[in-house]
Amino acid sequence: MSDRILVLVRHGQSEWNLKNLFTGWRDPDLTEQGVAEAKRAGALLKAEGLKFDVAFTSLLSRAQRTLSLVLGEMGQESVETLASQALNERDYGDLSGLNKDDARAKWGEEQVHVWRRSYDIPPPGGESLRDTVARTLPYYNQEILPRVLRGQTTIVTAHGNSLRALIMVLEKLSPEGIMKREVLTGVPMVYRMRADSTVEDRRDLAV
Ligand SMILES: O=C(O)[C@@H](CO)OP(=O)(O)O
Repeated sequence: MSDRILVLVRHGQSEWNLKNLFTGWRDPDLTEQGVAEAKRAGALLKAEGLKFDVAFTSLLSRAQRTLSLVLGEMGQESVETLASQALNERDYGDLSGLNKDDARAKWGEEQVHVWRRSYDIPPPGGESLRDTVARTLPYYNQEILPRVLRGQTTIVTAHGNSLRALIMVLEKLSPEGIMKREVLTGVPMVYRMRADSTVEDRRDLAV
């Protein structure tokens, strides 16, 4: 019986994470710390002895660069890689580029929290988590899951909210459950899947 392994990794710290700006579909690069986080993720995955058959990422630089740093660290640069907009960060709409503290001062703590973490209330002009699930889930079902179920060891490098969308589905979390779930930069989440596509277990790799 072959293993069915799916690894999810959020990109390392970006310039805009550091500056505390809403990012969404904007395309800042990794910081030096972000580069170190991505390399550390690669080292942790290498220590697990994982050998990837396929990699998925978004169209945004911070996720793509994280993937190449992870694979570089593992000596697996030539892994087949597929990039899709379906894995992009949740679109933050009119909030993109604004400072999160300035937004709290303007609209209030509560409203900003609702925009950031509610399931179905979108920020102005942007996507809710539900909207994000609606575009990531078909891609997961059509492109990612079949590879995992065929026994291909798979890595996905993406974003806080596009990964929360996948985690919600994988772990069968309720809208309340996913609200409280934060995804840390550069911490690989290793899922072992059953043949029926449910999750057998998850381990987070951290030092
Ligand atoms: O700015 C963003 O795009 C995201 C991820 O960094 O922020 P938040 O934590 O508000 O979901």
